[in-house]
Amino acid sequence: MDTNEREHVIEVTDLRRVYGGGFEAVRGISFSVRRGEIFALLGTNGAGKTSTVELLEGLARPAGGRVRVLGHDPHEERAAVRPKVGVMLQEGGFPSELTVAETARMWAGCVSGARPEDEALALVGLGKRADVRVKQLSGGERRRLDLALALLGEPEVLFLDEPTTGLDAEGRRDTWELVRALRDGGTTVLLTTHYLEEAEGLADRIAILHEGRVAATGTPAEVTAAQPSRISFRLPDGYFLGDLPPLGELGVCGHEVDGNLVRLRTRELQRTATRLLVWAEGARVELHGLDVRSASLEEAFLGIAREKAVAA
Ligand SMILES: Nc1ncnc2c1ncn2[C@@H]1O[C@H](COP(=O)(O)OP(=O)(O)OP(=O)(O)O)[C@@H](O)[C@H]1O
Repeated sequence: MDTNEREHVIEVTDLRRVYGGGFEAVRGISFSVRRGEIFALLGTNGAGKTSTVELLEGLARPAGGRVRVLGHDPHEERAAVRPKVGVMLQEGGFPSELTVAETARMWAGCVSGARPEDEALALVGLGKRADVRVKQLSGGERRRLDLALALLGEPEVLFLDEPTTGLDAEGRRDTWELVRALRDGGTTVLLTTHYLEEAEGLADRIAILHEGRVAATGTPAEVTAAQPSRISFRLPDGYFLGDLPPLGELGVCGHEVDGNLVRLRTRELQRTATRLLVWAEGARVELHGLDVRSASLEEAFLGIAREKAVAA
């Protein structure tokens, strides 16, 4: 194994997936995930997240490009990869008549070197539900059982497809804490999510997918930094946008006016805010409801979806 493979536990290069009928769901995706990193794939519905993760899990053969997990092709060299990987599919299908403990025991039978079932159940907070039949679990509890099963083999790499969908706020936070603890213990985690706050708070790096391509990637801070910050305020009656210093001088890259409400976009937040406030002070103008904020991941996400829709 060379240095690059040690560093990058998952490597995806120009990956393609085509479904029957010729629909290209994954259109040349590239990214890599380092050991001990949490990497999130974000995207609108149908962006290609699940299609990509399934290729990483070795469940299908790519139509083009290359996937390596721990240095192996997960489809062709399944036997080498599978024991080191934990998978939580978007919809786990368990026999619903079995209890939680029986399900975990059955699953552990398929995993070499499995950790004790009660330990895996305790990790996800299902220790007290061991004797309950799977069909009686809530949707959120089933997701947690899915996660417990993925953890049975003490995997080096964990694939989590929408791990917190259906969980309440507390369950979601508990899952985040568990995923962080696993990462801190050296596990590499690749997850998909619809929740931007999940990606922002949990992931070390993200890739935003759009229509089968990577539209943006980096740390959440890097992805949001590429989006303009926003300043909004109301001008007093009798004042108009033209009374401000020229917008170019303020470093403004876009603006909207709605009555006396002014919204400015800038890539130089400090410069724009400072010049605006200096002007307001000098002109003795009060900027009502002044709101100054950096872009959030949500804005970056919506911005990408909008940009691509316009470009299409
Ligand atoms: N078995 C299939 N046959 C044909 N098309 C499929 C199949 N599975 C998925 N697709 C299509 O591929 C595209 C990507 O789907 P995918 O499930 O990977 O997206 P996703 O980003 O995971 O979406 P979501 O957030 O809704 O789960 C979609 O347009 C979907 O309709």
